[in-house]
Amino acid sequence: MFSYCTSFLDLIGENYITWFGWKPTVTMMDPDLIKDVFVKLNEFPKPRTHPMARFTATGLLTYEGDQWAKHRKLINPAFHMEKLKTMIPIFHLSGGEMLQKWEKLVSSKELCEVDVWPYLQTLTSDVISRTAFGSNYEEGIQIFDLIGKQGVLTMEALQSLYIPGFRFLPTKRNIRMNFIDKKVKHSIRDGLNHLKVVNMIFLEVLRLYPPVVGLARIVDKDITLGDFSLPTGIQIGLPIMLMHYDEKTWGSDAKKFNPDRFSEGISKATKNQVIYLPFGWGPRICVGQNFALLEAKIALAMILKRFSFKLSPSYVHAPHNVLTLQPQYGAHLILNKL
Ligand code: HEM
Repeated sequence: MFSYCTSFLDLIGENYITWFGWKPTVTMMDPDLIKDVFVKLNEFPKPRTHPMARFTATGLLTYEGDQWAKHRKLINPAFHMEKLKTMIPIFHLSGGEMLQKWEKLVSSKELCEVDVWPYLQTLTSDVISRTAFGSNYEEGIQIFDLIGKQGVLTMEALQSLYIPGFRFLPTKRNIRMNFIDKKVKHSIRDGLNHLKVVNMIFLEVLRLYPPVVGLARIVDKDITLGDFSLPTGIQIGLPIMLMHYDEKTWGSDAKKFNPDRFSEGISKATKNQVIYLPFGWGPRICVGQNFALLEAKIALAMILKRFSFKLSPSYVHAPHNVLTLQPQYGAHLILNKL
């Protein structure tokens, strides 16, 4: 059932046993078993590798058992889409600061080569620190200002005599409230829900270059998964990246960049199997996935408004895994200010 291996790549498509971090590890790629692994096993090996791990020495990522369940319950509401939409001004502010720096670099010339990788990393940490700790909260955040004004008008309306249907009359206050409501909704919706193709592109990028290339679980009590009887202490490896390149699932163009495969959503592209895992799956699925995708959409929309760009000839395609998957020699673009 298991094949003992020395070569990783020979074993694509099989469940196999190997050694990882000096622990016996069963690596699984069978979608039915993987579902079971995610549901039945919650304990991670340490240390954790995650794009956000540098911000959280301890926290949800590192908790287990009851402590994890308690914190996950507490944190979930903070990541609901409605809540995330209120963070858009912060994403916007941080994106604007990044673009100002790019504009300074490009100002003297028409075309300019920039390694955007460090800027994108700073953007991520900036957004996290602003959303998590509220620094610079007051600066130029027009939407918060509008929401504040709307709050005052709402309070005024609540304090006045209630007359059924009054809110539909074109009074000065009602007109103002409707105007603000439309403006806030319009800004928040910033066309982001309609960026279907951009979404398909992000999904495809995360398939080919998942920042977390593999996940693992520890068997904390003897367990049977499918035909496997696994003893306590063994580690289960889930090679996300290999699964994302598996031709059995993705077809003969598995190695090609083809966002169209996601044109009808993830379930259609995966035929409802648990094989697309950039954000994990099951109870410990990434709590920040909507946050990350929204931030990326806003950043890209802002960049495209101010710059056109193409890949620089000096870019070397060398994705490498240093805890997370990264471009080894940076991401060099030729920027052109619009
Ligand atoms: C492209 C960006 C991101 C990727 C690819 C990613 C990927 C993942 C993956 C694969 C897991 C599951 C780990 C496992 O099952 O072992 C995870 C969990 C987690 N992610 Fe993300 N993540 C991203 C962004 C974020 C952001 C922006 C945040 C927070 C703002 C975040 C917070 C978390 C937390 C707290 C967990 C642990 C959830 C739990 O244990 O219940 N992630 N992430």
